[in-house]
Amino acid sequence: ALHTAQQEKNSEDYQEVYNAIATKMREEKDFDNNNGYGPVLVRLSWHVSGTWDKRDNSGGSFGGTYRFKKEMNDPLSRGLQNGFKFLESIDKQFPWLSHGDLFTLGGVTAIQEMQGPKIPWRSGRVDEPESMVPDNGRLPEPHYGADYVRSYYERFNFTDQEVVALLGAHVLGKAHLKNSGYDGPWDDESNIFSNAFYDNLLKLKWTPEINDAGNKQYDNKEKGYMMLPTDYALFQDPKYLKYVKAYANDQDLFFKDFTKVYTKLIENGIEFPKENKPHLFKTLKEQGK
Ligand code: HEM
Ligand SMILES: CC(=O)Cn1cnc2ccccc21
Ligand SMILES: CC(=O)Cn1cnc2ccccc21
Repeated sequence: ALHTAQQEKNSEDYQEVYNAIATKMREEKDFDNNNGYGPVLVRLSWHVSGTWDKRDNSGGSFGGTYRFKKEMNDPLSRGLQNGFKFLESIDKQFPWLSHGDLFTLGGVTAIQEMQGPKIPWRSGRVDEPESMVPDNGRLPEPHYGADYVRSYYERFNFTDQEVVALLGAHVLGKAHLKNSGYDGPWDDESNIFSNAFYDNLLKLKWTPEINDAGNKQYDNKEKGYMMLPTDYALFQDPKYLKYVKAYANDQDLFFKDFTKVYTKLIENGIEFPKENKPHLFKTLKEQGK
C-alpha cells in the first residue's frame, strides 16, 4: 500500500503540539525514578516505526496502528503503554493530529528536550483502521549478537554505520526487569541525549551476568550500568566497533548521523510530496519558556 502524507497544518500549529508535550514532560519529570517520560516517548516512536516491512510496505509509523490493542500488547513493547497514556491528553487537546504524527512527534520532542539534536520532522501521516495492524513479531529481541542485529536491520536497508548510530539512543532510560527481563539500574544522566552510550561501551569493564529473569546481560560494577547482548554486540563485532569508536570520539558526528537514520526510521514507507516541508522546532528553552 502506498502512503502519501497529507499536509494540512503549518509549522506554528505543530510547534504548539511540541510545546504541550515538552511542558507535560517538565510537569511529570519524576516519572520512573526521575527519568521522566523522555526515554519511553523515544522508545514508543521507534516501536511504532520498527514494524515496517520494506517488502510490502506494511507496518511503520503512517497508520498510527499502535493505538489498537493487538499492537499495543506486543510482548516486546511492554512498558510503552506509559508513553501512550502520557500522550492521551495531547491527543485530546489536538484532535486534528493523526496518531502516527502524534507518536513520532512525541519522540522528536523528547529527543530535543533532552538536549539531543534537532530532528526535522515531516507531518501528514493518516490513521488507518484496525484491519491494518501488523502482526506481532516484527520488533527485535535483546538476547542475541551481531549477526542477529545485522540481519534484523536488513529489513530497513540500514548499513552498519546507520545501525550503530541508531542504537546510540540506548543512552536514554533503562531496562525494567518486569518489562523485558533485563534490568538496568538508572543513572542521573540517563535523560540527557549524548554519545555516552559509545563511551561507556568502549571504556568501561563489562561482566556477563545472569540476571534475576535468567537472561545474560553485561554489567559494570563501578557505575552500575548495563548493556543488553544486542548492545554489547556493537563492541564485539569489528565492523560495528569502527563506528562505535567514531561516535565515542565525536558527538557532533553522532548527532548528525543519528538525526539522519532516526528520520529515515520514522518516515519509512511514506511518500512526502515535495511541498510537504520538514518542520524545525524550537526547544522550550530557545523560546525562553
Ligand atoms: C537491536 C535493537 C533493539 C533492541 C533489541 C532493543 C531492546 C530494548 C530493551 C529490552 C529495552 C528495555 C525495555 C524495558 O525493560 O523497559 C529497551 C529500552 C529502550 N530502547 Fe531499545 N532496543 C533496540 C533498539 C532501539 C532503538 C533503535 C531505539 C531508538 C532509536 C531504542 C530506544 C530505547 C529507549 C529510549 C529505551 C529506554 C526506555 C525506558 O527507559 O523506558 N531502542 N530497548
Ligand atoms: C547507562 C546505559 O548504558 C543504559 N543502557 C544500556 N543499554 C540500554 C538498553 C536500554 C535502555 C538503557 C540502556
Ligand atoms: C562511509 C560512512 O559511513 C561515513 N560515516 C558516516 N558516519 C560515520 C561514522 C564513523 C565512520 C564513518 C562514518
